[in-house]
Amino acid sequence: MSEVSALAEADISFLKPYLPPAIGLREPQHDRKDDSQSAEQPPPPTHQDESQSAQDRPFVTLTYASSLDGMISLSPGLRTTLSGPGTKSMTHYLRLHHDAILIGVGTAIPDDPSLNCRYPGASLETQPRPVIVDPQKRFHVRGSKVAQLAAQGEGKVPWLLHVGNGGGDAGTDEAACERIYIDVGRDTSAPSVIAWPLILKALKQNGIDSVMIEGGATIISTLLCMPDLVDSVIVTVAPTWLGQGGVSIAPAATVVGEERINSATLEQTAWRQFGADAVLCGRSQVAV
Ligand SMILES: NC(=O)C1=CN([C@@H]2O[C@H](COP(=O)(O)OP(=O)(O)OC[C@H]3O[C@@H](n4cnc5c(N)ncnc54)[C@H](O)[C@@H]3O)[C@@H](O)[C@H]2O)C=CC1
Ligand SMILES: Nc1nc(O)c(N)c(N[C@@H]2O[C@H](COP(=O)(O)O)[C@@H](O)[C@H]2O)n1
Repeated sequence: MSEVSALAEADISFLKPYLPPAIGLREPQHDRKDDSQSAEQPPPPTHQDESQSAQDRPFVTLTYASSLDGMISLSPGLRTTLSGPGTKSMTHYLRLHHDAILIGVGTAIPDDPSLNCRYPGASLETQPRPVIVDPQKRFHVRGSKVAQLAAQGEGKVPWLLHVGNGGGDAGTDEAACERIYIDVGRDTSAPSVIAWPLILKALKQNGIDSVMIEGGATIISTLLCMPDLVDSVIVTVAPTWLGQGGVSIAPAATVVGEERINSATLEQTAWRQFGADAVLCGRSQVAV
């Protein structure tokens, strides 16, 4: 039996205002659960404004699972399960509604994730594109789970984002992935860092209209400080503490003048319980 089950109508209604605008097009209608629970709906947050479609980037959802002490894994590189069955199903529902799932190579190497959508009714056509930010080609895609699933027709072929112009070696992994090279220019003090607007622009140019960014800590913490690049934030909070030494989500400190201020804040928030976990949805508050 699949570990992922269809969400109840009330859960779907809760998530809907935070999903990319194409919501509805991929909904498998046949296997939603009935829901007798009369969920109190939060006021629907306003959708991203119309000008979004003219933007140079996809709709961006940040999503991850956290412990009560703000940790996402027990120690660096240790795959840690935080989501329970309900929030796991929710994550797969979110995957169903995005064109791509993006993670960093710091997650891809230790987690060897599947990065496909196992929601009931998902087809190859509706699978999200797995995208791994791997500036210096550290990820060995051949033999990885994501490549195996693509070969079996249970997921799409992953895209690897690298720094450079694509010249040079054609490796042995070529059939298992597609590589997208992003030129960061020579005049940079951090030649392996790709500016996020460039990453998102590259995705958009390759036909991605919505991307679900799942981690890890470096990527989520960085993007929380770039609210104008983020449309929705969906956080699973598991009722557990991972303890010191874990990997935490911690955006860089923000100092204005000599004063410390909050680094990132959500607005238009809504909470709902999925099994033992709580789910927080919100929109990044852009400073005015
Ligand atoms: N609980 C959860 O929801 C999740 C937990 N995790 C955990 O997070 C941990 C991994 O976190 P991190 O080590 O921070 O890895 P990460 O997945 O954030 O990857 C960081 C790496 O990605 C590349 N990268 C990121 N931004 C880049 C940019 N702008 N330009 C170029 N390259 C860039 C760099 O090589 C960087 O070292 C793992 O333990 C994993 O299990 C990961 C995802 C979700
Ligand atoms: N939502 C969520 N809850 C957890 O407890 C997690 N550990 C993660 N991790 C992320 O999901 C990826 C694994 O995906 P597959 O199940 O292998 O498809 C992992 O790489 C993290 O990005 N997420």
